[in-house]
Amino acid sequence: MTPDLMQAGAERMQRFAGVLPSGNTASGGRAAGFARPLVPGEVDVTHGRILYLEDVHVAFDGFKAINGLSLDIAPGELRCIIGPNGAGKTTMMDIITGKTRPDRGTVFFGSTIDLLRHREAEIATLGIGRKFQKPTVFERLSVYENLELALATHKRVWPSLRFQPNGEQRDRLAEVLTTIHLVEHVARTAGELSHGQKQWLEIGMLLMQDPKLLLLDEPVAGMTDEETERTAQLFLSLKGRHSLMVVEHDMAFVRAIAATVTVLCDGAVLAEGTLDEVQADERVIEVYLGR
Ligand SMILES: Nc1ncnc2c1ncn2[C@@H]1O[C@H](COP(=O)(O)OP(=O)(O)OP(=O)(O)O)[C@@H](O)[C@H]1O
Repeated sequence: MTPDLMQAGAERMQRFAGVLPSGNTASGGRAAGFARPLVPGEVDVTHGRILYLEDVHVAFDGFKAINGLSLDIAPGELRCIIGPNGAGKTTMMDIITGKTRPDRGTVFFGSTIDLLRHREAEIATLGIGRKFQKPTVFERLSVYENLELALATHKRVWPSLRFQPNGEQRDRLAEVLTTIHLVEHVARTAGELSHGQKQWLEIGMLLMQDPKLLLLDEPVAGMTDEETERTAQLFLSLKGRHSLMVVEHDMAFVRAIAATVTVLCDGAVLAEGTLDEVQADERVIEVYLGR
């Protein structure tokens, strides 16, 4: 990251210093990023940010979908993004993952990786995993085979179905199965799972690729209350080791998981803080929560 970028980010952090909750660091957030030794292949988070967006703009046929968006996420942080329909949440994720090119702005992964210089397929291999709203698991394969396939695809083994995980990879698979609460369902085909279990399996498939940053779009939509609660536990168990950006409309779920909530509106950040803080913000009530 250039000194200019660092300066701009530092200034923005200062601006939010009054509203950022202390939980931001307690969650393994900003403080955890500083002074972390850099291992080859790891993302450089020595400046305390895993993701950094500065003054990003995108227009579709003249319509400004993203309009001066600036945002940063700390290593290990779990950030919730809320906002009305059309606020630009999906477009923001499309920009981070290289699906949409901004007209201008800065998008960095860690301090050194300029995401705008990478194609979508490359970004996936850099350590950014994305989960869309609908689960896209392989229905006819077992839970185990789905996870195995995710690993094989990541390792670019071809043909993937002939891939045999080594001991370390089998351990990782077992660990992920426990994390996503599917140990007892390992031999079932994905098609037999409930909606919530399919969502967990897809998250597990992303975890097999050990992403540094996970982008999750409305992960609890369509889940039962019990599944939603278990998903909250799952996400809380992931933060610290992974950074998570979760777009969600379910406020009870947001309350359960997020230390910091960012409210997007008209393609820019309208407010940022704890859920209580943003819920008390008159502008947020007017455009989103009060309706
Ligand atoms: N490819 C596109 N072409 C034209 N307009 C687009 C395109 N993608 C998004 N938009 C518009 O940009 C705005 C932001 O859309 P986006 O899907 O990012 O919002 P969102 O916050 O994710 O909304 P929702 O909560 O409904 O999913 C919307 O007005 C949308 O119609």
